Amino acid sequence: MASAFDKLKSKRCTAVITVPAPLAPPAAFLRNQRRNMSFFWDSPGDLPHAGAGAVEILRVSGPKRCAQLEARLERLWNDLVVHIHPDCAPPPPRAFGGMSFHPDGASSRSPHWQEFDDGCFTLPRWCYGHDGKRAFLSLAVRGPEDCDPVRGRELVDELEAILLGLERAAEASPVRHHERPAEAPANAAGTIHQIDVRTWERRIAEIHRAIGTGEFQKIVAARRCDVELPWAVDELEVLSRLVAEPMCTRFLFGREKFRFLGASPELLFHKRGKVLRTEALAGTSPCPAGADVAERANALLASRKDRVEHAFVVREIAQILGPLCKEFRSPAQPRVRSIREILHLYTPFEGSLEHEMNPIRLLAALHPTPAVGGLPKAHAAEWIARHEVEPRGWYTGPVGWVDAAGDARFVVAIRCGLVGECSALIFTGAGIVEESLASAEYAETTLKQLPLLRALGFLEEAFHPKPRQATDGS
Ligand SMILES: C=C(O[C@@H]1C=C(C(=O)O)C=C[C@H]1O)C(=O)O
Repeated sequence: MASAFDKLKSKRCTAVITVPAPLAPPAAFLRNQRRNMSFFWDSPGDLPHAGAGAVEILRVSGPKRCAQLEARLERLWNDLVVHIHPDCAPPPPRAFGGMSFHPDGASSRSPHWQEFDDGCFTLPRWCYGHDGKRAFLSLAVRGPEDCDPVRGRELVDELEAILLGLERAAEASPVRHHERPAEAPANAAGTIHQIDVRTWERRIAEIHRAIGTGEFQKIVAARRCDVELPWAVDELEVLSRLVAEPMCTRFLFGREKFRFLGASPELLFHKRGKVLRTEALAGTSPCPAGADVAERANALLASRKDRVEHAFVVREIAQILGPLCKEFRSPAQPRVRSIREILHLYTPFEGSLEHEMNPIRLLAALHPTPAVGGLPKAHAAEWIARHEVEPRGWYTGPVGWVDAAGDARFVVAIRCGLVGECSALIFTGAGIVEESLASAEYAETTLKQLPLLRALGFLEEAFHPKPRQATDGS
Protein backbone atom coordinates (compact mmCIF):
# COMPACT_ATOMS: atom_id res chain seq x y z
CA MET A 1 0.00 0.00 0.00
CA ALA A 2 2.68 2.45 1.08
CA SER A 3 4.84 1.57 -1.92
CA ALA A 4 1.87 2.08 -4.29
CA PHE A 5 1.32 5.53 -2.78
CA ASP A 6 5.03 6.32 -3.06
CA LYS A 7 5.08 5.52 -6.77
CA LEU A 8 2.07 7.79 -7.36
CA LYS A 9 3.52 10.79 -5.57
CA SER A 10 5.33 12.08 -8.58
CA LYS A 11 2.90 10.86 -11.25
CA ARG A 12 -0.30 12.21 -12.74
CA CYS A 13 -2.26 9.01 -13.02
CA THR A 14 -4.93 6.89 -11.40
CA ALA A 15 -4.17 3.68 -9.55
CA VAL A 16 -6.43 0.91 -8.30
CA ILE A 17 -5.08 -0.84 -5.23
CA THR A 18 -6.80 -4.11 -4.31
CA VAL A 19 -6.53 -5.97 -1.02
CA PRO A 20 -8.24 -9.10 0.37
CA ALA A 21 -11.36 -8.41 2.43
CA PRO A 22 -13.74 -10.35 4.70
CA LEU A 23 -16.50 -12.20 2.86
CA ALA A 24 -19.76 -10.36 3.53
CA PRO A 25 -22.87 -9.41 1.53
CA PRO A 26 -21.93 -6.47 -0.76
CA ALA A 27 -24.98 -4.58 0.50
CA ALA A 28 -23.36 -4.59 3.96
CA PHE A 29 -20.50 -2.59 2.49
CA LEU A 30 -22.98 0.01 1.22
CA ARG A 31 -24.63 0.40 4.64
CA ASN A 32 -21.79 2.58 5.87
CA GLN A 33 -21.24 4.53 2.67
CA ARG A 34 -22.58 7.80 1.33
CA ARG A 35 -25.32 7.35 -1.23
CA ASN A 36 -24.02 9.64 -3.92
CA MET A 37 -22.27 7.74 -6.70
CA SER A 38 -22.87 4.43 -5.00
CA PHE A 39 -23.80 1.32 -6.95
CA PHE A 40 -24.76 -2.30 -6.43
CA TRP A 41 -24.60 -5.08 -9.00
CA ASP A 42 -25.62 -8.71 -8.64
CA SER A 43 -26.06 -10.55 -11.92
CA PRO A 44 -26.46 -14.30 -12.49
CA GLY A 45 -23.08 -15.77 -13.42
CA ASP A 46 -21.20 -12.61 -12.44
CA LEU A 47 -19.34 -11.52 -9.30
CA PRO A 48 -21.50 -9.33 -7.06
CA HIS A 49 -20.06 -5.84 -6.64
CA ALA A 50 -20.84 -2.74 -4.65
CA GLY A 51 -19.09 0.57 -4.89
CA ALA A 52 -19.10 4.05 -3.48
CA GLY A 53 -17.64 7.40 -4.39
CA ALA A 54 -15.79 8.03 -7.63
CA VAL A 55 -12.30 9.05 -8.65
CA GLU A 56 -13.42 9.38 -12.25
CA ILE A 57 -16.91 10.36 -13.31
CA LEU A 58 -17.48 9.96 -17.02
CA ARG A 59 -20.58 11.98 -17.89
CA VAL A 60 -21.63 11.89 -21.51
CA SER A 61 -24.49 13.49 -23.38
CA GLY A 62 -26.19 13.94 -26.71
CA PRO A 63 -26.25 11.75 -29.81
CA LYS A 64 -22.46 11.20 -29.65
CA ARG A 65 -22.55 9.93 -26.07
CA CYS A 66 -21.24 6.45 -26.94
CA ALA A 67 -18.28 7.83 -28.90
CA GLN A 68 -17.52 10.18 -25.98
CA LEU A 69 -17.70 7.31 -23.54
CA GLU A 70 -15.50 5.06 -25.64
CA ALA A 71 -12.79 7.74 -25.90
CA ARG A 72 -12.91 8.60 -22.21
CA LEU A 73 -12.80 4.99 -21.11
CA GLU A 74 -9.87 4.34 -23.38
CA ARG A 75 -7.95 7.20 -21.79
CA LEU A 76 -8.91 5.95 -18.33
CA TRP A 77 -7.71 2.39 -18.96
CA ASN A 78 -4.51 3.54 -20.68
CA ASP A 79 -3.48 5.70 -17.73
CA LEU A 80 -4.53 3.21 -15.07
CA VAL A 81 -1.99 1.53 -12.81
CA VAL A 82 -3.12 -1.64 -11.03
CA HIS A 83 -1.69 -2.92 -7.74
CA ILE A 84 -3.01 -6.26 -6.50
CA HIS A 85 -2.20 -7.79 -3.13
CA PRO A 86 -0.75 -11.29 -3.70
CA ASP A 87 -3.52 -12.86 -1.58
CA CYS A 88 -6.38 -11.86 -3.86
CA ALA A 89 -7.39 -12.39 -7.47
CA PRO A 90 -9.89 -9.69 -8.41
CA PRO A 91 -11.27 -9.22 -11.93
CA PRO A 92 -9.79 -6.30 -13.93
CA PRO A 93 -11.02 -2.87 -12.69
CA ARG A 94 -14.54 -2.08 -13.85
CA ALA A 95 -16.36 1.17 -14.61
CA PHE A 96 -20.03 0.87 -13.61
CA GLY A 97 -22.85 3.01 -14.95
CA GLY A 98 -25.68 3.41 -17.35
CA MET A 99 -27.41 5.54 -19.92
CA SER A 100 -30.82 7.02 -20.51
CA PHE A 101 -33.12 5.46 -23.08
CA HIS A 102 -32.69 8.44 -25.40
CA PRO A 103 -29.78 10.90 -25.50
CA ASP A 104 -31.98 13.98 -25.91
CA GLY A 105 -31.10 15.57 -22.59
CA ALA A 106 -34.83 15.55 -21.70
CA SER A 107 -34.07 13.38 -18.73
CA SER A 108 -31.44 15.73 -17.42
CA ARG A 109 -33.96 18.55 -17.59
CA SER A 110 -36.54 16.62 -15.58
CA PRO A 111 -36.40 17.08 -11.80
CA HIS A 112 -36.33 13.33 -11.29
CA TRP A 113 -33.51 12.43 -13.63
CA GLN A 114 -31.25 15.46 -13.59
CA GLU A 115 -28.66 13.77 -11.39
CA PHE A 116 -28.29 10.91 -13.88
CA ASP A 117 -27.26 12.55 -17.17
CA ASP A 118 -27.64 10.98 -20.63
CA GLY A 119 -24.93 8.59 -19.57
CA CYS A 120 -22.66 8.31 -16.56
CA PHE A 121 -19.98 5.79 -15.59
CA THR A 122 -17.68 5.87 -12.61
CA LEU A 123 -14.39 4.38 -11.61
CA PRO A 124 -15.41 3.89 -7.98
CA ARG A 125 -13.29 5.23 -5.13
CA TRP A 126 -14.18 2.06 -3.20
CA CYS A 127 -15.25 -1.16 -4.81
CA TYR A 128 -16.11 -4.35 -2.95
CA GLY A 129 -16.79 -7.70 -4.56
CA HIS A 130 -16.51 -11.44 -4.02
CA ASP A 131 -16.68 -14.73 -5.89
CA GLY A 132 -18.49 -16.60 -3.12
CA LYS A 133 -15.20 -17.79 -1.60
CA ARG A 134 -12.91 -14.80 -1.54
CA ALA A 135 -13.62 -11.09 -1.33
CA PHE A 136 -11.64 -8.04 -2.31
CA LEU A 137 -11.72 -4.34 -1.63
CA SER A 138 -10.34 -1.88 -4.18
CA LEU A 139 -9.37 1.69 -3.54
CA ALA A 140 -8.81 3.99 -6.49
CA VAL A 141 -6.46 6.91 -5.94
CA ARG A 142 -5.34 9.74 -8.11
CA GLY A 143 -1.74 10.83 -8.12
CA PRO A 144 -0.35 13.05 -6.98
CA GLU A 145 -3.24 14.73 -5.11
CA ASP A 146 -4.40 11.66 -3.11
CA CYS A 147 -0.85 10.88 -2.09
CA ASP A 148 0.16 13.79 0.09
CA PRO A 149 0.77 12.49 3.61
CA VAL A 150 -2.47 13.89 5.14
CA ARG A 151 -4.80 12.69 2.36
CA GLY A 152 -2.94 9.38 2.18
CA ARG A 153 -3.42 8.84 5.93
CA GLU A 154 -7.15 9.65 5.64
CA LEU A 155 -7.58 7.07 2.91
CA VAL A 156 -5.69 4.40 4.84
CA ASP A 157 -7.86 5.12 7.92
CA GLU A 158 -10.97 4.85 5.76
CA LEU A 159 -9.74 1.56 4.31
CA GLU A 160 -9.22 0.15 7.78
CA ALA A 161 -12.67 1.31 8.89
CA ILE A 162 -14.30 -0.33 5.84
CA LEU A 163 -12.45 -3.61 6.43
CA LEU A 164 -13.53 -3.56 10.07
CA GLY A 165 -17.15 -2.90 9.05
CA LEU A 166 -16.99 -5.81 6.61
CA GLU A 167 -15.55 -8.08 9.27
CA ARG A 168 -18.46 -7.26 11.58
CA ALA A 169 -20.95 -7.77 8.74
CA ALA A 170 -19.30 -11.11 7.89
CA GLU A 171 -19.73 -12.29 11.47
CA ALA A 172 -23.34 -11.07 11.62
CA SER A 173 -24.48 -12.46 8.26
CA PRO A 174 -22.06 -14.73 6.46
CA VAL A 175 -22.50 -14.77 2.69
CA ARG A 176 -25.04 -17.28 1.57
CA HIS A 177 -25.40 -18.36 -1.97
CA HIS A 178 -29.03 -17.38 -1.76
CA GLU A 179 -29.71 -14.35 0.32
CA ARG A 180 -33.02 -14.46 2.10
CA PRO A 181 -35.41 -11.58 1.33
CA ALA A 182 -35.67 -9.12 4.19
CA GLU A 183 -38.90 -9.07 6.19
CA ALA A 184 -41.67 -6.79 5.02
CA PRO A 185 -42.36 -3.70 7.07
CA ALA A 186 -45.47 -4.35 9.17
CA ASN A 187 -48.71 -2.88 7.84
CA ALA A 188 -47.33 -1.58 4.60
CA ALA A 189 -49.26 1.53 3.70
CA GLY A 190 -48.90 4.38 1.31
CA THR A 191 -50.47 5.67 -1.87
CA ILE A 192 -50.09 4.43 -5.41
CA HIS A 193 -51.04 6.77 -8.26
CA GLN A 194 -51.73 5.02 -11.55
CA ILE A 195 -52.64 6.64 -14.84
CA ASP A 196 -56.26 5.84 -15.62
CA VAL A 197 -57.22 3.33 -18.26
CA ARG A 198 -58.69 6.01 -20.56
CA THR A 199 -55.41 7.94 -20.67
CA TRP A 200 -53.58 4.71 -21.45
CA GLU A 201 -56.08 3.87 -24.19
CA ARG A 202 -55.50 7.28 -25.78
CA ARG A 203 -51.75 6.66 -25.75
CA ILE A 204 -52.15 3.25 -27.36
CA ALA A 205 -54.54 4.70 -29.96
CA GLU A 206 -51.84 7.26 -30.84
CA ILE A 207 -49.31 4.45 -31.27
CA HIS A 208 -51.77 2.49 -33.39
CA ARG A 209 -52.24 5.54 -35.61
CA ALA A 210 -48.44 5.82 -36.00
CA ILE A 211 -48.26 2.11 -36.89
CA GLY A 212 -51.24 2.58 -39.24
CA THR A 213 -49.28 5.11 -41.35
CA GLY A 214 -46.93 2.26 -42.26
CA GLU A 215 -43.94 4.09 -40.75
CA PHE A 216 -43.64 1.78 -37.74
CA GLN A 217 -44.11 -1.91 -37.06
CA LYS A 218 -43.75 -1.73 -33.30
CA ILE A 219 -43.53 0.97 -30.61
CA VAL A 220 -43.06 0.21 -26.91
CA ALA A 221 -45.50 2.16 -24.73
CA ALA A 222 -44.49 3.05 -21.18
CA ARG A 223 -46.23 4.34 -18.08
CA ARG A 224 -45.19 5.60 -14.69
CA CYS A 225 -46.65 4.72 -11.32
CA ASP A 226 -46.01 7.26 -8.54
CA VAL A 227 -45.76 5.89 -5.05
CA GLU A 228 -45.72 7.78 -1.77
CA LEU A 229 -44.72 6.09 1.43
CA PRO A 230 -45.23 7.09 5.04
CA TRP A 231 -41.65 6.05 5.88
CA ALA A 232 -38.23 6.69 4.44
CA VAL A 233 -37.38 4.09 1.83
CA ASP A 234 -34.38 1.96 2.70
CA GLU A 235 -33.00 1.10 -0.72
CA LEU A 236 -30.82 -1.70 0.61
CA GLU A 237 -33.88 -3.40 2.09
CA VAL A 238 -35.64 -2.96 -1.24
CA LEU A 239 -32.69 -4.58 -3.01
CA SER A 240 -32.60 -7.47 -0.59
CA ARG A 241 -36.29 -8.15 -1.20
CA LEU A 242 -35.70 -8.12 -4.95
CA VAL A 243 -33.58 -11.24 -4.45
CA ALA A 244 -36.92 -13.04 -4.70
CA GLU A 245 -37.01 -12.31 -8.46
CA PRO A 246 -35.42 -15.40 -10.02
CA MET A 247 -32.63 -15.09 -12.61
CA CYS A 248 -32.71 -11.30 -12.55
CA THR A 249 -29.87 -8.82 -12.30
CA ARG A 250 -30.30 -6.61 -9.26
CA PHE A 251 -28.82 -3.19 -9.72
CA LEU A 252 -28.69 0.16 -7.96
CA PHE A 253 -27.19 3.51 -8.92
CA GLY A 254 -27.32 6.05 -6.12
CA ARG A 255 -27.29 9.82 -6.30
CA GLU A 256 -27.91 12.52 -3.65
CA LYS A 257 -31.67 12.72 -4.11
CA PHE A 258 -32.64 9.58 -5.97
CA ARG A 259 -31.60 5.97 -6.29
CA PHE A 260 -32.31 4.08 -9.51
CA LEU A 261 -32.79 0.39 -8.78
CA GLY A 262 -34.46 -2.76 -10.00
CA ALA A 263 -34.26 -6.45 -10.88
CA SER A 264 -33.99 -6.86 -14.64
CA PRO A 265 -34.72 -10.14 -16.42
CA GLU A 266 -33.23 -8.85 -19.71
CA LEU A 267 -29.58 -9.21 -20.70
CA LEU A 268 -28.50 -6.64 -23.27
CA PHE A 269 -25.18 -8.38 -23.86
CA HIS A 270 -22.25 -10.01 -22.16
CA LYS A 271 -18.87 -9.85 -23.86
CA ARG A 272 -15.95 -11.93 -22.65
CA GLY A 273 -12.97 -11.75 -24.98
CA LYS A 274 -14.53 -12.41 -28.36
CA VAL A 275 -17.42 -14.45 -26.97
CA LEU A 276 -20.68 -12.60 -27.10
CA ARG A 277 -24.00 -13.53 -25.51
CA THR A 278 -27.26 -11.69 -25.85
CA GLU A 279 -30.98 -12.40 -25.96
CA ALA A 280 -34.30 -11.27 -27.31
CA LEU A 281 -36.90 -10.96 -24.56
CA ALA A 282 -40.30 -9.82 -25.79
CA GLY A 283 -43.82 -11.20 -25.69
CA THR A 284 -45.48 -11.58 -22.33
CA SER A 285 -48.18 -13.53 -20.57
CA PRO A 286 -49.42 -13.35 -17.00
CA CYS A 287 -49.04 -16.52 -14.98
CA PRO A 288 -50.61 -16.06 -11.56
CA ALA A 289 -49.62 -18.32 -8.66
CA GLY A 290 -51.51 -21.60 -9.00
CA ALA A 291 -51.90 -21.37 -12.78
CA ASP A 292 -50.69 -24.22 -14.95
CA VAL A 293 -47.30 -22.90 -16.11
CA ALA A 294 -46.92 -25.37 -19.00
CA GLU A 295 -50.38 -24.53 -20.30
CA ARG A 296 -49.71 -20.78 -20.13
CA ALA A 297 -46.30 -21.22 -21.73
CA ASN A 298 -47.81 -23.16 -24.63
CA ALA A 299 -50.50 -20.52 -25.08
CA LEU A 300 -47.80 -17.82 -25.16
CA LEU A 301 -45.79 -19.80 -27.73
CA ALA A 302 -48.96 -20.11 -29.81
CA SER A 303 -49.91 -16.42 -29.56
CA ARG A 304 -49.51 -14.87 -33.00
CA LYS A 305 -49.33 -11.34 -31.65
CA ASP A 306 -46.56 -12.24 -29.18
CA ARG A 307 -44.62 -14.22 -31.78
CA VAL A 308 -44.71 -11.25 -34.16
CA GLU A 309 -43.57 -8.88 -31.40
CA HIS A 310 -40.78 -11.29 -30.47
CA ALA A 311 -39.69 -11.96 -34.05
CA PHE A 312 -39.05 -8.22 -34.61
CA VAL A 313 -36.48 -8.28 -31.82
CA VAL A 314 -34.86 -11.54 -32.96
CA ARG A 315 -34.52 -10.28 -36.52
CA GLU A 316 -33.03 -6.95 -35.46
CA ILE A 317 -30.44 -8.52 -33.13
CA ALA A 318 -29.44 -11.04 -35.80
CA GLN A 319 -29.08 -8.25 -38.37
CA ILE A 320 -26.91 -6.13 -36.08
CA LEU A 321 -24.66 -8.79 -34.58
CA GLY A 322 -24.68 -11.51 -37.24
CA PRO A 323 -22.26 -9.65 -39.58
CA LEU A 324 -19.87 -8.94 -36.67
CA CYS A 325 -19.58 -12.58 -35.60
CA LYS A 326 -17.96 -15.70 -37.03
CA GLU A 327 -20.77 -17.79 -35.70
CA PHE A 328 -23.97 -16.42 -34.29
CA ARG A 329 -26.24 -19.16 -33.00
CA SER A 330 -29.79 -19.07 -31.73
CA PRO A 331 -32.55 -21.66 -31.50
CA ALA A 332 -35.06 -21.62 -34.35
CA GLN A 333 -38.01 -21.27 -31.98
CA PRO A 334 -38.32 -18.97 -28.96
CA ARG A 335 -38.35 -20.42 -25.44
CA VAL A 336 -40.32 -19.34 -22.42
CA ARG A 337 -38.74 -17.67 -19.42
CA SER A 338 -40.77 -17.80 -16.24
CA ILE A 339 -40.27 -15.04 -13.69
CA ARG A 340 -42.76 -15.57 -10.87
CA GLU A 341 -46.13 -14.43 -12.21
CA ILE A 342 -44.80 -13.37 -15.63
CA LEU A 343 -43.83 -15.45 -18.65
CA HIS A 344 -41.74 -14.04 -21.49
CA LEU A 345 -40.78 -15.35 -24.88
CA TYR A 346 -37.03 -15.36 -25.15
CA THR A 347 -34.37 -16.34 -27.66
CA PRO A 348 -30.77 -16.66 -26.50
CA PHE A 349 -27.92 -15.84 -28.92
CA GLU A 350 -24.29 -16.81 -28.68
CA GLY A 351 -21.54 -15.81 -31.04
CA SER A 352 -17.88 -15.26 -31.49
CA LEU A 353 -16.77 -11.83 -32.69
CA GLU A 354 -14.81 -11.83 -35.93
CA HIS A 355 -12.46 -9.16 -34.51
CA GLU A 356 -11.96 -7.83 -31.01
CA MET A 357 -14.36 -4.93 -30.60
CA ASN A 358 -14.82 -2.15 -28.11
CA PRO A 359 -17.85 -3.08 -25.96
CA ILE A 360 -19.21 0.48 -26.15
CA ARG A 361 -19.52 0.02 -29.94
CA LEU A 362 -21.60 -3.08 -29.28
CA LEU A 363 -23.70 -1.10 -26.85
CA ALA A 364 -24.21 1.67 -29.40
CA ALA A 365 -25.17 -0.87 -32.07
CA LEU A 366 -27.64 -2.80 -29.92
CA HIS A 367 -29.41 -0.19 -27.83
CA PRO A 368 -32.34 0.29 -27.98
CA THR A 369 -33.50 -3.10 -29.20
CA PRO A 370 -37.12 -3.28 -30.41
CA ALA A 371 -37.90 -5.01 -27.07
CA VAL A 372 -37.93 -1.58 -25.40
CA GLY A 373 -37.95 0.88 -28.34
CA GLY A 374 -39.61 -0.23 -31.52
CA LEU A 375 -39.12 -0.74 -35.23
CA PRO A 376 -37.60 0.85 -37.23
CA LYS A 377 -35.27 1.25 -34.30
CA ALA A 378 -33.96 4.83 -34.54
CA HIS A 379 -37.23 6.25 -35.83
CA ALA A 380 -39.24 4.59 -33.05
CA ALA A 381 -36.82 5.87 -30.38
CA GLU A 382 -37.29 9.42 -31.74
CA TRP A 383 -41.06 8.96 -31.75
CA ILE A 384 -40.98 7.83 -28.12
CA ALA A 385 -38.76 10.73 -27.04
CA ARG A 386 -41.13 13.19 -28.73
CA HIS A 387 -44.45 11.69 -27.63
CA GLU A 388 -44.01 10.04 -24.28
CA VAL A 389 -45.37 12.16 -21.44
CA GLU A 390 -43.13 11.09 -18.57
CA PRO A 391 -39.41 11.12 -19.41
CA ARG A 392 -38.04 7.59 -19.25
CA GLY A 393 -34.63 8.69 -17.98
CA TRP A 394 -32.56 5.55 -17.42
CA TYR A 395 -35.63 3.27 -17.57
CA THR A 396 -35.13 0.97 -20.63
CA GLY A 397 -31.54 2.25 -20.92
CA PRO A 398 -28.48 -0.01 -20.61
CA VAL A 399 -26.91 -0.44 -17.15
CA GLY A 400 -23.82 -2.44 -16.30
CA TRP A 401 -20.05 -2.40 -16.48
CA VAL A 402 -17.07 -2.28 -18.80
CA ASP A 403 -13.64 -3.42 -17.65
CA ALA A 404 -10.05 -2.57 -18.41
CA ALA A 405 -9.67 -5.81 -20.43
CA GLY A 406 -12.47 -4.85 -22.84
CA ASP A 407 -15.10 -7.15 -21.37
CA ALA A 408 -18.57 -5.91 -20.45
CA ARG A 409 -21.98 -6.92 -19.19
CA PHE A 410 -25.11 -4.84 -19.64
CA VAL A 411 -28.72 -5.47 -18.82
CA VAL A 412 -31.74 -3.50 -19.97
CA ALA A 413 -33.04 -1.39 -17.09
CA ILE A 414 -36.60 -2.69 -16.75
CA ARG A 415 -38.65 -3.79 -13.68
CA CYS A 416 -37.12 -0.81 -11.97
CA GLY A 417 -37.82 2.52 -10.41
CA LEU A 418 -36.45 5.74 -9.08
CA VAL A 419 -36.55 5.86 -5.30
CA GLY A 420 -36.51 9.10 -3.34
CA GLU A 421 -36.68 9.76 0.39
CA CYS A 422 -40.35 8.75 0.87
CA SER A 423 -41.37 8.20 -2.73
CA ALA A 424 -40.79 6.01 -5.73
CA LEU A 425 -41.54 6.16 -9.43
CA ILE A 426 -42.05 2.77 -11.02
CA PHE A 427 -41.70 2.49 -14.80
CA THR A 428 -43.14 -0.29 -16.93
CA GLY A 429 -43.85 -0.74 -20.60
CA ALA A 430 -45.14 -3.11 -23.23
CA GLY A 431 -44.52 -3.61 -26.92
CA ILE A 432 -47.39 -2.42 -29.12
CA VAL A 433 -47.94 -3.97 -32.53
CA GLU A 434 -50.91 -3.77 -34.86
CA GLU A 435 -52.81 -6.53 -33.05
CA SER A 436 -52.22 -5.30 -29.47
CA LEU A 437 -55.21 -4.55 -27.24
CA ALA A 438 -54.94 -1.51 -24.97
CA SER A 439 -56.69 -3.25 -22.06
CA ALA A 440 -54.37 -6.27 -22.16
CA GLU A 441 -51.30 -4.03 -22.33
CA TYR A 442 -52.61 -2.03 -19.37
CA ALA A 443 -52.90 -5.25 -17.38
CA GLU A 444 -49.42 -6.30 -18.49
CA THR A 445 -47.82 -3.03 -17.45
CA THR A 446 -49.60 -3.25 -14.07
CA LEU A 447 -48.33 -6.79 -13.58
CA LYS A 448 -44.77 -5.68 -14.33
CA GLN A 449 -44.97 -3.22 -11.41
CA LEU A 450 -45.39 -6.03 -8.88
CA PRO A 451 -41.73 -6.85 -8.13
CA LEU A 452 -40.95 -3.30 -7.11
CA LEU A 453 -44.26 -2.64 -5.36
CA ARG A 454 -43.65 -5.74 -3.28
CA ALA A 455 -40.06 -4.82 -2.55
CA LEU A 456 -41.18 -1.37 -1.42
CA GLY A 457 -43.38 -3.01 1.17
CA PHE A 458 -46.73 -3.07 -0.59
CA LEU A 459 -48.68 -6.27 -1.12
CA GLU A 460 -48.26 -8.15 2.13
CA GLU A 461 -48.98 -11.55 0.59
CA ALA A 462 -45.91 -11.08 -1.51
CA PHE A 463 -43.72 -11.74 1.50
CA HIS A 464 -45.00 -15.25 1.87
CA PRO A 465 -44.95 -16.29 -1.77
CA LYS A 466 -45.69 -19.83 -2.72
CA PRO A 467 -42.34 -20.98 -4.06
CA ARG A 468 -42.45 -21.87 -7.71
CA GLN A 469 -39.49 -23.25 -9.55
CA ALA A 470 -38.00 -20.76 -11.98
CA THR A 471 -37.64 -22.22 -15.42
CA ASP A 472 -35.60 -21.11 -18.35
CA GLY A 473 -36.43 -23.20 -21.37
CA SER A 474 -39.39 -24.51 -23.25
C1 LIG B 1 -40.59 -2.63 -21.41
C2 LIG B 1 -40.64 -3.63 -20.55
O1 LIG B 1 -40.46 -4.95 -20.91
C3 LIG B 1 -40.12 -5.30 -22.23
C4 LIG B 1 -41.31 -5.59 -23.03
C5 LIG B 1 -41.83 -6.86 -23.14
C6 LIG B 1 -43.13 -7.09 -23.89
O2 LIG B 1 -43.69 -6.14 -24.43
O3 LIG B 1 -43.60 -8.23 -23.93
C7 LIG B 1 -41.17 -7.94 -22.55
C8 LIG B 1 -39.95 -7.78 -21.98
C9 LIG B 1 -39.22 -6.51 -22.10
O4 LIG B 1 -38.39 -6.53 -23.22
C10 LIG B 1 -40.86 -3.41 -19.09
O5 LIG B 1 -40.84 -4.40 -18.34
O6 LIG B 1 -41.03 -2.27 -18.69
